[in-house]
Amino acid sequence: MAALDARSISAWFGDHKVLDRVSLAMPAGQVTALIGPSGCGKSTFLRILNRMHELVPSASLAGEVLLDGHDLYAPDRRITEARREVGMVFQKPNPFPAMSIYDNVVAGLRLTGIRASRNSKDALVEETLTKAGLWKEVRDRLRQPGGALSGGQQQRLCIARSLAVRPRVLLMDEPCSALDPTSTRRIEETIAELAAEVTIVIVTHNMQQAARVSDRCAFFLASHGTPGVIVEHGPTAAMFDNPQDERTHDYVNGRFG
Ligand SMILES: Nc1ncnc2c1ncn2[C@@H]1O[C@H](COP(=O)(O)OP(=O)(O)OP(=O)(O)O)[C@@H](O)[C@H]1O
Repeated sequence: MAALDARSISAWFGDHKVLDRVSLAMPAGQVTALIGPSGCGKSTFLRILNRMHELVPSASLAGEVLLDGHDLYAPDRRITEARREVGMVFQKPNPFPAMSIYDNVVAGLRLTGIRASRNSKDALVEETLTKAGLWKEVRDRLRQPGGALSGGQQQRLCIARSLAVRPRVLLMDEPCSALDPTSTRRIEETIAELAAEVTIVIVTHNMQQAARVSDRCAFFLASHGTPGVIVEHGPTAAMFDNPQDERTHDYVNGRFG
């Protein structure tokens, strides 16, 4: 578990600037929610936190991301290492559909160069599926394909897969938006349990969800075609009950976005 500290992050796609000098401290062991209207740069900011932004050919950025004080973008830091330390769960569950549940969980090990014995893989599969709240449902069918699970189960499988490489931070980009309310609740419970051992940053459009799962919130806004900025950030209770900026007040009360 580690603290993430984004300092003065600006981002571009080609010459289109989409974030302007955004700074945010995301404390270790807490859940930070990124909220704000569509297109204000939340996903871009999240993807900068694990070096996925640079996968887009036209993308560039300025600023620093510190993981426990060490720059994620330092020249001697390998991209694969940064992505192992800072894991990501996406909006749409994306297990390997034909691969077994078991193999899905351990799929990241080989990609990140981690070697493990059969016994330690068995233990890891049980541990991470338990943490993701899925073990009891799948323990008797670990050899069945990941694609045979329900959407909510697939998302929990993806969480287990992310946890298997022991990230210090877990990024979640609208992880419940493709799920029904019951599955959403299960994922929210999982987030609350995981927060004890991994720092979590979650993008959500659902204000109730932000209020339920996060310790801290950051409100992003890009007004009239200008690049996204953080209008206000702080403890979630304060952001909802006593926001300092009128725009935050309007957004968390559903007045726009
Ligand atoms: N691959 C890309 N190429 C070019 N422009 C992009 C790309 N991805 C995002 N953008 C642009 O960057 C800006 C920020 O997008 P981003 O997806 O980060 O916003 P967001 O707040 O996450 O939106 P949403 O809530 O709808 O997911 C938008 O203007 C978007 O059109």
